Amino acid sequence: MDPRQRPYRSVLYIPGSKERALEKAKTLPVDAIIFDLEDAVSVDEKENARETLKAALAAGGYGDRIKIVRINGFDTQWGKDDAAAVCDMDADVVLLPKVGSTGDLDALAAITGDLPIWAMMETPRGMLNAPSIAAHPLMAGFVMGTNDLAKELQTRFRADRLPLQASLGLCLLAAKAEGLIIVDGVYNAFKDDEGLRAECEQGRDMGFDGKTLIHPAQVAVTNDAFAPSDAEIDLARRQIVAFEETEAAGQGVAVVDGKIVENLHVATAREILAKAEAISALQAG
Ligand SMILES: CC(C)(COP(=O)(O)OP(=O)(O)OC[C@H]1O[C@@H](n2cnc3c(N)ncnc32)[C@H](O)[C@@H]1OP(=O)(O)O)[C@@H](O)C(=O)NCCC(=O)NCCSC(=O)C[C@H](O)C(=O)O
Ligand SMILES: [Mg+2]
Repeated sequence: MDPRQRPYRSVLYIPGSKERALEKAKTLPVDAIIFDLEDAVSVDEKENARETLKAALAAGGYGDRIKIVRINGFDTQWGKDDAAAVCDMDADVVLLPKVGSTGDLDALAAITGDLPIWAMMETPRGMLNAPSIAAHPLMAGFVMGTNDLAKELQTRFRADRLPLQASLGLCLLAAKAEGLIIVDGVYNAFKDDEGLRAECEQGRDMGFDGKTLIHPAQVAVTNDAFAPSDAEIDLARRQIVAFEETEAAGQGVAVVDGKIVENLHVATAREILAKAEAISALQAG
């Protein structure tokens, strides 16, 4: 499947040190996994986590899920060894935390070669440099690091995430301009389904492809929120039919449910149907 077309509704972090969670992930209906060597792994476990993760990926069993390895930053003692280790792992993507500029990406690529890179977007400098980071030749995806971002910006938690809107918007603009995947930050209260759903819906409406997760209990709500609903699929089909009929009659504008449908709306309708089909294919596969 074309990496741009496949779903990224649910992207689950798993601490690279936790064998039980590494095993559990093989049974979870997530679209992608971030195998974490950074913040989810304690200082004492850093070296072991690298080996545990390498063995888990070599053993396989993750199916169609995209395998993303988050390394430690190059300003830590583990970063360079992590990057070298990823080259020997069965990973689809390497994820660099706290990316501030394209120089960070060049330093990583000097070790990981052609492996696609995703960037954690979670620092003020990263926000200001989002367009050039997005345009890096190996850049394939943005992950919002909303915890680090809130810390750096000294914002307070608000359910509407108003203090983060400028940053989220900047990264969305940069990612969309370059055709990247972009997934939203985590929702820390992993037992609060209602709050998670509200934040997923906000992220989906803003244009995120999906959301990063910290616990299996968050998967179902997220997959549902980022998939086209039955009503959206039905409307998309009716818009396409109506527009084709209008076009055949020599007109450029159809009307469905009292709203105009032009060729740009039809393009969106086709994207909705393609996304629904890609989700079905993933679930069947
Ligand atoms: C939050 C947790 C510490 C809770 O762990 P635990 O107490 O073990 O939860 P449960 O007992 O409810 O677990 C039930 C079963 O599910 C498995 N499990 C738990 N979490 C995961 C997971 N993330 N992936 C896969 N499987 C998981 C348990 O092993 C149990 O399995 P079983 O016993 O076989 O039934 C824990 O969930 C956790 O550590 N989560 C990940 C935290 C994390 O990754 N943090 C770093 C990423 S967030 C971040 O850094 C964002 C960004 O950088 C930013 O700045 O915002
Ligand atoms: Mg972070």
